[in-house]
Amino acid sequence: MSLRGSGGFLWDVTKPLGQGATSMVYKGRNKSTGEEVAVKVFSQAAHMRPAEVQMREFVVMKKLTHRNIVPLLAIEEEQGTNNKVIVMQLTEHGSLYNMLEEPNNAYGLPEEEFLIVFDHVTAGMKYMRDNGIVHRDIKPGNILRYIGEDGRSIYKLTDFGAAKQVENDEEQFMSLYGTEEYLHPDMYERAVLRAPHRKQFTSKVDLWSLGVSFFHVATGMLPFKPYGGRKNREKMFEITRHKESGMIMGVQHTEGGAIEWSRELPPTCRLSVGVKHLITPIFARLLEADPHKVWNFDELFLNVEGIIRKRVIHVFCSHTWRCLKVYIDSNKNLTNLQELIAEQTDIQHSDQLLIFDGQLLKDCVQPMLPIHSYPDGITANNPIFCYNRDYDDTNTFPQHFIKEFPKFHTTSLSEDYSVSKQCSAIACFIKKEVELYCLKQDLMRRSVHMYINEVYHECGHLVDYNLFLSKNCDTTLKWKENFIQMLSRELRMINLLTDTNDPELHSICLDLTQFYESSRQSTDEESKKITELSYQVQSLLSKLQEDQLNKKHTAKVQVVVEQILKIKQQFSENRRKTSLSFNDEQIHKYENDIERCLNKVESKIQRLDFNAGKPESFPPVMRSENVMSRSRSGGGDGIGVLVCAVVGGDVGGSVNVIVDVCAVGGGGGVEDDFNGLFLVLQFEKLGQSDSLMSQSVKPF
Ligand SMILES: Nc1ncnc2c1ncn2[C@@H]1O[C@H](COP(=O)(O)OP(=O)(O)OP(=O)(O)O)[C@@H](O)[C@H]1O
Repeated sequence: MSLRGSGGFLWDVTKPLGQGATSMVYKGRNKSTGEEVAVKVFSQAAHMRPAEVQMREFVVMKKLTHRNIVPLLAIEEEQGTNNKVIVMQLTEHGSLYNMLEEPNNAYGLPEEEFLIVFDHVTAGMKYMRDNGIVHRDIKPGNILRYIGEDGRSIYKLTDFGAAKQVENDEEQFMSLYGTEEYLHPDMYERAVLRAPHRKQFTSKVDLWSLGVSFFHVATGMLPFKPYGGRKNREKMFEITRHKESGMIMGVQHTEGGAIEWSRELPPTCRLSVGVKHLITPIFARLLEADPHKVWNFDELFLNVEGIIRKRVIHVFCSHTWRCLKVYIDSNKNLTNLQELIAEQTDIQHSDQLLIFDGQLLKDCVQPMLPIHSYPDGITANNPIFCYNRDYDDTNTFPQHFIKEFPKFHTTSLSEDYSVSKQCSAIACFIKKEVELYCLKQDLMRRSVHMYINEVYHECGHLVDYNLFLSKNCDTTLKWKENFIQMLSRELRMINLLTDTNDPELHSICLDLTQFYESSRQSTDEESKKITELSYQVQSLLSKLQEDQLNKKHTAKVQVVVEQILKIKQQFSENRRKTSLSFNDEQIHKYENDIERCLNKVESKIQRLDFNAGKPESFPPVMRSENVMSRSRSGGGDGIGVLVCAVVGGDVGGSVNVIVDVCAVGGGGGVEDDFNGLFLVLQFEKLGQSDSLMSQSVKPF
């Protein structure tokens, strides 16, 4: 420990919290209260700056007091040097940059955390703007994470060394600040390319930096990347300056190669479709170099507030096997929710069957009441289940985007570290995919349960109705029988009286007798069908049992991922050494066998066989076409058709079950009700399997 101090504070210079271009930041303590603080000590180069530039950071920090801005505690003089130091609140959880360096966040922060960043950083920016301050060095490294008393993150802006007081958004300035990757193209041109133009800048340069920073936090990557990175400056400028409006990504993958443009977030981004839908237009308007098209601050604040105020409704869509997050204003109602579900699923409002906690959603919420009155219990693990009444046989299972592990070439210790870092990121990504897969598997099972319960419930109604109809039919049949007998007697009488054996009368008599017989038969058959159906439903319900294996798969993947992270940690330490001892080198080589671990992860993924969900890879399912067509033409209270997918199953390879349920409720008249009720249940048991496709299907 090596202590330095000022009048009121002490700090240990052996353990810096962070380092910037102009300073080192250390953990320290208040000498009288013992309170932990962060102390920013400026480098020699920083002291060479003009006095008013050095003072600017102090002046700005003194002025700002906001929950999303790191608070200034004191400005002190270091004993011995008399250099000024800044004493700030300690935010021990690092910067957003540090978070993005963690393998777990290599493809962006989790959605909930991203939205907190979005909210807090914008709130900090709004406060600064209200106080006439431009930051001019917005980047993840200058956004610190503090953990509040409730355990939730609070993000705070820091580093006001480049900040400037302005009168309004349009006030122009010429001084250059910022960090290359996050710089507005005009500033980049002057500061990095040293182009001799005399363009003026406005506070809107912060909007561009904010756009790049948010993109980085959402995806783990920078939006604009020339081949070769930072060094390829001309290309970087070309990408940002000449990109089309609306493009939010431009990457050059090969030397001198074409730029791959995109208006969408990359496929590795783990944010939900719901939130992507909302933030992509914001990125497009922030990453805009044309001053006439870029947003102003008010538009940004309004849009971000609009997103943050929304409520998230979790929905599981069984026929596409997707967990949806529907962002909706809490004053909207069920109809609006269904419209938003339709946008994400292509299941039309009228075809949606929504079930929550085993009940039809419309029965457990007031359809006309606003969303904020909905139960809090709608979560990712307990979502609303959405079924398609008009199942049209076109399953669109989501594709899983998994990068390949890079290979080790062992050219240098730092190269090895870089490869192990990429491998760790991919392994963590796979772990999340496995967790999501297990959640979906569980939801699928529950979805089938609920659907069958619903069908069972409907069947119950229909059975009751059937009984009621049977009774009515019996009465009607008796009437009919009497009527026919009466009619026959009448006919005989007429025959006797007229003494003519009229063939027309004979034929009427016969028709009536046949009608009577066939009516009786069809009633008996339908009653039998309904009884069989009840048995089938009951046997299906008893066979669908909870699978506790999911936890096992996640734990297995977790172990392998931890091994990979440990190796990465070791390689990170090796990288800092100039050379390795003989023993360390042997261990390094052995650890290079990280591929062993990678193979394990890969084989687990193959066993999960994400793409087995694609429609063509499902074994053929038994289907009664006439039932399906009748369901579609059926009447109002039909309960739709569901053909659903994998339920249960050990990834290690015991049993996967495919359930195909087609249930159809009846529509209009008596005949429809009898004939339109059908349930086709099919279980296919697959033996030990790595792939659904590779197995022969044994009928259950
Ligand atoms: N209050 C704090 N608590 C904990 N760590 C901090 C604090 N302030 C700064 N740090 C750490 O120190 C690093 C450098 O701080 P800062 O960005 O203020 O320095 P700088 O020299 O102005 O950097 P830059 O290169 O951005 O100009 C931050 O990225 C962060 O990791």
